[in-house]
Parts: sequence; C-alpha cells; structure tokens
Amino acid sequence: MDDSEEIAPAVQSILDAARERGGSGDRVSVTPRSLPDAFESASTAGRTPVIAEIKPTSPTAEGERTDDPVDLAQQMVEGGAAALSVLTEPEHFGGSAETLERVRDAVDVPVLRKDFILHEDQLDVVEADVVLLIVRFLEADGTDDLADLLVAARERGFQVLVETHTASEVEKALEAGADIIGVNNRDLTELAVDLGTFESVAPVIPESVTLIAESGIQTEEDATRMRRAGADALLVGSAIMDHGAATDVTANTRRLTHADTDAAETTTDT
Ligand SMILES: O=P(O)(O)OC[C@@H](O)[C@@H](O)c1c[nH]c2ccccc12
Repeated sequence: MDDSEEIAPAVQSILDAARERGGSGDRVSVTPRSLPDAFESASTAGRTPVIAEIKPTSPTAEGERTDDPVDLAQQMVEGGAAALSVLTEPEHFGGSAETLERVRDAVDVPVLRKDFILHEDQLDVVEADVVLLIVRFLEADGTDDLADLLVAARERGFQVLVETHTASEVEKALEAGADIIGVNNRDLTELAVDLGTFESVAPVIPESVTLIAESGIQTEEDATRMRRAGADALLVGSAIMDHGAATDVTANTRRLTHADTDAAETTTDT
C-alpha cells in the first residue's frame, strides 16, 4: 500500500528523516521491566495506569520545554505514572537516545522508546523496556515487515507496543503476534485528534491483549471515557507536558492517574 500522498506533510518529513537513521551497530540486549505488571500494580494501588510521555516538542505542539527530562520524569513518577514514554526522535520531537538512557537510570518504572522504527538495525540504539512499532509506517515499500520486526525486538528482550489507528490495522497487529496494542486517537493523515477512534476500534481487540489509548487525552473526563471504552492504560503527552508553560507536571500527572479508576470495571457489569 502506498500511503505517501495521504500522510500529513509533517509526518512525511518525520518518516523521510527516519529512513536515514541507522543503529549503533552493537546489538542491544535488555532485561525489561514488565509493562503489564506496572499497569497491574497501579490499578491495585487505586490509580489509573498512565504512561506519561516526555516529548520536548512535536509538530502539533506550541513551543518547546527545555527543562531537564530527568526532573520531568521524576515529577511524572511522583504524580503516579505507571510507566514513562520518551521520544528519541531528534529532528521533530527534540528527543535523543541519551535522554532515554538518563531517564531510565533515574526511575524504576518501565520506559517506552518512542521513535519511528522502520528497520531492524534501528532497534540497536538504546536499552528500553518497550519499543513502539507503528503499523501504518511498516506498510510502505522499503521498510521491514511488522511480524519480523516484532520478533527481532523480542529477541533483544524488548516488549513491543504496536500502534494502530483502524480495525484493519488491529487485524494486522494481531496477525503479527502483538500482545500490547495501542490505538492512536491522532489521525496521521491530518494530525487531528478524535477520542471516538479508540471507542470504535477497541471492541475488535481481544481481552487477552494489553490495550492502550493513545493521544488527545486532556481531562479526567477524557481519561474516564477511554477507560470505559476498555483501555487498560492511557498514553498521555501534551496534557502533562503542557508545552511552553512551566506548569506543575506532578499535578498534571496526578489529575489523570486519579481519574475514576472504577471506570474500566463499570462496563463489565453492564
Ligand atoms: O500529546 P498527546 O496528544 O497526549 O499524545 C501522546 C502520544 O500518544 C503521541 O505523542 C504519539 C502517539 N503515537 C506516536 C508516535 C510517534 C510520536 C508520538 C506519538
């Protein structure tokens, strides 16, 4: 499938840059901190499982946060984040592998490496507990196959979050053997966010899969809405980082980790 004409120009530019990046050459081998266990212990402790994302900037953000990512990470954990996500994409998100390394050294929670991995050697950049593979971007010519990359990532010890946006992408993720699936509420063709995306896609995903609602979650109501629709965890960036403003990251995180934790169970009763 050739989607190059449909993808937003900002996203195309991210992909073009990603194609150029290689790995370090040395094969990474990691002993990961379990993501499902981290969600489980947050739930047991009465918190909504949240992956808080360190994203200094992005094509849709206004401004850039320049404070120390390690400080931000500690504030997120203090606010009850079950896991962290760190952008390592340098050109459009202000990320780096070094940032992820420093953050992972400073906290005990699992850390997701957020990047645009298109080839196996791009897995060999930095140790992380989880890596992201985006179904949509692995359909283009010249990229590795999703199923092969999933195996390659697991061989290195990584857990894998497979990102989807539609039911047919979920189908592909399941066929490839994904056991942690994210549904991105942000549409990569227009960069518009619609929380209805998660609600419409979630029902096709089996119970056995760890299911994550990604993007566009701003308020406690949004968090509750995603939990009611079946999210085991929420991936939140902008609402916690609050780009451009020196707001309280701990309080921003706490607001969402203390959103209605009964919401996920409520649906199973009805
Ligand atoms: O800032 P938000 O709307 O809370 O979104 C976080 C996260 O879901 C988003 O950054 C994201 C989802 N998938 C991605 C893939 C690459 C880079 C970034 C992303």
